[in-house]
Formats: sequence, structure tokens, C-alpha cells
Amino acid sequence: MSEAFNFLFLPFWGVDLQEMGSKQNLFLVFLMIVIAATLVQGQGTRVGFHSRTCPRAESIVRSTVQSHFRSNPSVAPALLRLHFHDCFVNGCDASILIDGPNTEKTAPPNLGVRGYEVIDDAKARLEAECPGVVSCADIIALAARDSVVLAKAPNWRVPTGHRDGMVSSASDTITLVGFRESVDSQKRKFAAFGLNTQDLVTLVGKHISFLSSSCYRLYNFTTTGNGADQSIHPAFVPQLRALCPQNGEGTRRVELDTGSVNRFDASFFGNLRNGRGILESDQKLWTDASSRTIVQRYLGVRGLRPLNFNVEFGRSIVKMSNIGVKTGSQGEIRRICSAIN
Ligand code: HEM
Ligand SMILES: [Ca+2]
Repeated sequence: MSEAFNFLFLPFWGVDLQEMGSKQNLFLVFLMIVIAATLVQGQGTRVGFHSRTCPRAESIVRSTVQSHFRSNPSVAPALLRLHFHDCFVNGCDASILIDGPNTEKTAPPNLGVRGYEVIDDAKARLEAECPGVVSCADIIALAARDSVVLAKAPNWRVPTGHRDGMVSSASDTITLVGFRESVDSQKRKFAAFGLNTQDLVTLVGKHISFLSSSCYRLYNFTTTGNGADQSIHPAFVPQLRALCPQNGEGTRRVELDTGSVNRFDASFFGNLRNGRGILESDQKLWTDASSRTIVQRYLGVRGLRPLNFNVEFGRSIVKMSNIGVKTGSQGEIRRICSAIN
């Protein structure tokens, strides 16, 4: 072992491990591991990355999110979704924030994404406090956590130290998942980013949807029965149709609270079991055996190992927030979030 490391020590300190006792050898090997771990950590994201360079970074983001939330609580779900839509296109690098023709922001899957003004506001406050230190990608990740916490959910520790990307192209958004996609395709797209079926089911578990994006499931969806998507519970169909009349105004946005828009719990999974999932892609998670098992574990079905939604959500989102991280000399720290420096 010591011989293997000898070449590393010689150039630095002229130390020949052969000439030293085994205790010192062990100490040197330990020292090397510590140095290597520090170097590796410096290259990645970590909790508290800004604790020395901008100690108030996290509290500035938190108070910004809080002040927007007070005047408009719907920024909370918007910021969570913004984080997802950023991470799934070129990694969590704030590429979604760039303004301009044919940027990600302009692509159809991102048209309903909101909350940009909160990120811009936090960035302005951070630049005033410690210019050029906190990336827009870090702000998105922190704001997503803070907004979930405002919805009375558990906290998680956000790894920071992301750098901002320098590319934003509408055509790259094909890696996002559409709300009509099959479970296989949803799984494939998540797996491409190292996220498994449990991460998929868990992360959509805080899905809030507006009926306007699902009205198509209610009329002429099939030629059999009531014409509605068969995966919707038949007793639920008239309720939904009342909110979404055929040939009614297509732009109507009815926020559908089938349980807990403002609470953070597992009621979403009960909705899937009862055929009350609003998005087609969500309801499909009940038809696939492997995703259904995970839904059932959240519901505490007997005979299955239970899962705690609050614990797992934090775990999965930290995995998500490390997708395609840019660190070290990659990317940049943007001065304003909507434009590359
Ligand atoms: C299978 C992948 C996903 C699909 C197909 C999908 C689809 C959608 C759609 C279509 C909407 C808009 C609903 C509407 O306005 O009517 C939406 C909203 C939302 N999504 Fe997803 N989503 C997915 C994954 C995720 C993930 C992973 C998260 C969280 C990390 C998330 C969080 C949200 C939130 C919080 C909203 C509400 C946003 C707001 O109020 O502005 N989604 N999603
Ligand atoms: Ca991105």
C-alpha cells in the first residue's frame, strides 16, 4: 500500500514511505484521503457552500420568498415547479431563466411556468449584499425548498455551489415530461437523470393542477361509456364536467383542490387510488404495477413496507437538485438571472 502512494508524496515533501514506520504510513494515507475528499467536495455542491462567502445568502432567499408568498401564496407551487423544469433541461443551472428568442422559457412545456420575478428579486438583494457570489441556480434550489416549507412541509438541507449555465435553447426542452406521456416514458426520462420510479412517484406527489389543462379528459376521450377517460372515477366525472363545461371557455383555470393544495401530505396518492388524479400522467401511475406499489406504500397498504412522504420527498428532491451540476470553472455566476453575463 505505501509503495503505491510513494510517488505522490515524493514530489511534495521528499518523503519516502519505505523509510518510515507503519504508523506514520497509516497517518499519511489518512491525510491523503482527507485531502482528496476536500478536493472532491470543493468540486461538487454541498450544504452551506456560501456560509463564509455570503453568510446571509440563505436567509435573504428565504425572506424574499416569504414576502412574495404573503401577497400571493400561489408562488409556492410555482417555484417548486420552476426548479423541476430547470433541472430537467441541461441540469440545475438556471438555463430556464434566460430571456430571448428561442430560449427554454419560450418553449411550449415552459409556458405555464411562473415565479421568475421572485428569483430576480432575490438575486438583486444578494448582489447588493455579496456581488458575484450566489448563482441563480442556487437561488432556484433554495427558493423551491423555502416555498415547500411555507406550505407547512418539512425542511431539507439544500446543497449549494451550482454555477449558472451559458446555454438556453427551446429545442432542449424535449427532456421534460409531457402530461400525456405513458408511465414507461415518464420512467425513462427520469432514469436518464439518475432518478428511479420511487423518485418519480414521490416528486409528482406534490402536484397541483388546474383543471383547464385536463378538460380534454372529460369529453370524447373514448368512444365507450361516458366518453371520459376511463381512469377517472365515474362519480367524479360530473363534478369535473360542472367545472369544465364542454365548449366552455378554454382558458378557465380552476385550481382543483381534491385534498390539500395548501397542506403537504400524502392525500395526492389517495386521489390516484380513487381515480381522482387530475393530470393524465399522474393517474397513469396507478395503472403501472411498479409505480402503483410505491403509491400503495405511501398509503400504508398492509403487507408493503411503508414509505414516509415527507422524508422521501426531501431525499428525492436533493437527488434532483444535483442533476448535471456545473461547478468549479464550469459556467458562471450571472449578474442578473435573465441574461448570460
Ligand atoms: C412526470 C412528470 C411531470 C409532468 C408530466 C408534469 C406536468 C405538469 C403540468 C401539466 C402542470 C400544470 C398544471 C396546470 O397548470 O394545469 C404541472 C404543475 C405543477 N408541477 Fe408538474 N409535472 C411533472 C413533474 C413534476 C415534478 C417532478 C414536480 C416537483 C418537483 C412538479 C411540480 C409541479 C407543481 C408544484 C405544479 C403547480 C405549479 C403552479 O401552480 O404554477 N411536477 N405539472
Ligand atoms: Ca437547466
